[in-house]
Parts: sequence; C-alpha cells; structure tokens
Amino acid sequence: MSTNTLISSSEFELVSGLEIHVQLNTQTKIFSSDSASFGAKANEHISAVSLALPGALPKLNKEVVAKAVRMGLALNCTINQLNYFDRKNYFYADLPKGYQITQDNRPICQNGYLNVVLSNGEEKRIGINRIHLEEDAGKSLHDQDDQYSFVDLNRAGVPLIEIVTEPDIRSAEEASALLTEMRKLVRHLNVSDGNMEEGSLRCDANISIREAGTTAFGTRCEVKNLNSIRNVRRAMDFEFNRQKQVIAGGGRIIQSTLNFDADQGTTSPMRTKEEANDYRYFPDPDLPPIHISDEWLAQIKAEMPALPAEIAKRLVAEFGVNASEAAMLSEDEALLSYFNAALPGVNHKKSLVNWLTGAIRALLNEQGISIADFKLAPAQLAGTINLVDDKKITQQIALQQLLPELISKPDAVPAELAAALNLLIADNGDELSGFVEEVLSKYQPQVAAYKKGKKGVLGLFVGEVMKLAKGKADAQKINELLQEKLK
Ligand SMILES: Nc1ncnc2c1ncn2[C@@H]1O[C@H](COP(=O)(O)OP(=O)(O)OP(=O)(O)O)[C@@H](O)[C@H]1O
Ligand SMILES: [Mg+2]
Ligand SMILES: [Mg+2]
Repeated sequence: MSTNTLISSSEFELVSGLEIHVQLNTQTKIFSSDSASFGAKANEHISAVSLALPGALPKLNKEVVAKAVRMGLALNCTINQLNYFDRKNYFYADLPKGYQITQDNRPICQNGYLNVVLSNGEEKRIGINRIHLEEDAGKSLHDQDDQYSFVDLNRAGVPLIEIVTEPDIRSAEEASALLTEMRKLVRHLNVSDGNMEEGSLRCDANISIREAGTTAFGTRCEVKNLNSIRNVRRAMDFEFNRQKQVIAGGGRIIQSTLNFDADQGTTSPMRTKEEANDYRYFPDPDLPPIHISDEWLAQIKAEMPALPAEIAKRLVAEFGVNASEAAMLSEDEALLSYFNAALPGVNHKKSLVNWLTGAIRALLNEQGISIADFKLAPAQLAGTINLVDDKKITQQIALQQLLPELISKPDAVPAELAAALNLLIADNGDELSGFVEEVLSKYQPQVAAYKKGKKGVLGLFVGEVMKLAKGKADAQKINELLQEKLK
C-alpha cells in the first residue's frame, strides 16, 4: 500500500496476547507460613521471609504447585514435571529482596489452549504459551502522607501464577470472552477467588495492529495492570485507534509499556525507569528444582473436577438441552450438584433440566435464595416432576402447594403427600364434563363468538373449568372435552 493512500479502519486488525496474573487462594504464602489472606491491616502478615531479612530462606508451599498443575491441566498444557525458579532482578521499594522469585526458562506448564465461545456462537481457540509460578510484590502506598510513601508487605510473597497467551486474540470481545472463561475456571478449580476488584485476577494486555490479510506481527505495546474486563476492552479499543492513527499519520509504533487511565479511558507511557528490562534472570540457588512425581501428577489429575465446558457439551449431547440452559447448569456448581442428586429419580431427564433452569430458578429468585439454601430434597423434586410429567398433578399446584409442604416434610413421598392433601388431578371424566357444560352454558355469548371464529375465547373456557376443578385437572384434557362439545 502506498503511504499516501487514505487508510480506513477496516484495513487493520488487532493482534493481542494477554498476561494474566492469578492470585492463588492458598492459606499461606508461596515461600513462608505468613497468611496470604486479603484485607488485613498493613504489615500484619510479614515474617523474616516476607521482610527479606538476611539469612531468611524460602520454603516452597506444596499447595501452590498443585493448584498451578490443576490450572495447567484445565488449559490443556504440558506439565513440566521438572521445573525450577529463577530470580528476576529489579529495584523497587515494595520488593525488599531486590529480586522477584519467578520462573523463566522452565515454567511449570507450557503449550496449552482454551476454547472460548463468542457472542455469534463461534468457538475460538486461544493458545496458552505457558503458566509460571511466582511471588507477588508488596504494595507502595502513596496516598497516606504528603511527604512520604509507605510500603505494605502483606502481599509480598503471596502466590501467583502468570498465564501467558499466544498472540491469538483478534478483538476486544475475544479478550473479554477469554477472561470471563478464565475467571470461571479458576473458581471452578478452586485455584483462586478470581476477584478482579481485589486484584486476584489482573491482566496485562499486549496490543499491536497489522494490515488485515497480512501475517507478520506489528510492534506490541503492553498495557499494564488492567483490573476489570471492561477496562481491558476499553484499553484495547483505545490502543487500536491510537496505533491506527500513528500509522495513518506515517509514524511507527514504538514498543512500550503503558498505563491505563480508567477515568479518561486512555493509555500513556509509564516512566521509562521502570521499563529497564535488564532483569538478569538466573536460577534461584535457595530453592531446589520442583519435581512433580508421576504419582503426584496422577493424583492431581484424579482429583480434577469435570470442567464447565465439558459438562455443558455433555448436557447438550445427552439431554438435548440448549446451549444457554447447559451454560446455566455447568457454571453453577451448587445447581449442578443438585441436578446430579435429583437425576436418578426422574423419568424424563430433560424435564429436570427444564425445571431447574425454569420454574425452580424463578422460585429461588423470587425468594432471593440460592440453590444451596433450597430446602427441598432433590429426590422430592424428582418425584414431583414425575407426577407432573405423568399428568397426575398440574405444575402450578405442584409449585404452589405441594413443594412448600414437601419442604417442611423432608421424608414425605411426593405422590403420597399429594394424595393426602387432595392435590392430584381428579381422574373423574364425568365430573369434568359436568364442569364443561356448566361453563359453556354460563358463557353463551362467548360460545357464539367462538363458533363465529373467535377461537381465542377457548382460553377463557379452559380457565373457568379449571377454577371449578380447583386446579386439579389436566388442561389438555379440558381442552379436548371443550373442543368436542363446541363442535
Ligand atoms: N506482536 C504482538 N502483538 C500483540 N501481542 C504480542 C505480540 N507479540 C507477543 N505478544 C504477546 O505478548 C505477551 C508477552 O508476554 P511475556 O510474558 O512472554 O513477555 P514480556 O511481556 O516481555 O515479559 P514480562 O512478563 O516481564 O512482562 C504474550 O502474551 C504474547 O502473546
Ligand atoms: Mg509476562
Ligand atoms: Mg509482559
């Protein structure tokens, strides 16, 4: 393309790879027994190791390794059963050792991928370059005093994994789908609370652009420390436009590290001092290499829960449910475990899905409770669903009258209790015929209208017959009787 051609936006595409820092939810820090919990008063969780006192030695927290491996397995990575820690040297006030313990040449996991579903229903595969273990740094507090900055070392040594994607992301939407899926995964695997506001999940977005249709990569700019999915999208949109303008103006993109200003929605270069990227990595001599034995790896694999995406696929294949129902069930662990508990008792599996994602969900919303607090035994729900499927009770009566009774009688069998409470659909066809006659004679003008073609009034008749039957009739049966009488 000649430089004086006006370049339109459609001629560029965005290219991005993310570095996602996940704070692991272990009790203690990665190299000491200090608490790793969030929200304590400044410098309450600091032993000699966190303070980097001379002679203090790190000792690896095994749980950190197990959680990283879980994440690696979920992201289809190769697990490096032999891996080791490196020192990344830099000077900063919140890093008392003068180096961060991280992994460089031999990370714990490599070469994986994650599939995400986009809003148009398409599936996109995003490569995972690696996952490495590292410790978090402390926190500088600049807003406590006019003259001085303070340092809080509670966070120093809190375990992190950094998940580095390949530059496979092509839009802000893909980035946000990836982060949403990651957050779901870390929670599902009990690896992290995934809370972006509290910084448990932070993201650096590397962004470049290139002419659409070309394959060479452009120069990347790295936007640091994005703390919400929304800000990732905003930073990407801003950078895409900024870089386009630079190129359209005949300029060149300079590789740089950027800050994102959430108030303005803009990026700006970080101080170049912090950019000095001469980290002089070398293996940490204080820590032996990590060896993950075959037995241990097998044990971690065996303890992995089924993944939401797998569960959703199975639900679609085995139960014929739609994608959104499948997502609802697979993403809510409590709901899924209720589903599994009720499943053996139902005659029609699809009905159980319908109830849980429909009527029961609505009921829970109404009461403002979650399924975990729902007092109805799963077997009782199963029994109730069967009664409705068998047309022994209407769904409305089941929901409004039978379920509340069952909740207070956890040992009751739905069919028996419904019979005892006289809630079952009356099997008496004669009685129903009588009600039909009664209604039709009461609503003669409407019957005349019906016969002239105003078919909508049928609903009125059904409703009235149902009232006379005190709700204990099968609507379809009433329909049939009515149609017959109205012929
Ligand atoms: N041309 C490019 N455009 C957009 N993203 C890119 C491009 N090239 C590489 N990336 C992405 O940049 C990220 C590089 O992360 P990586 O951790 O390897 O290195 P780094 O950013 O130099 O190191 P640090 O961890 O110190 O920030 C990856 O997510 C990768 O996919
Ligand atoms: Mg990185
Ligand atoms: Mg980086």
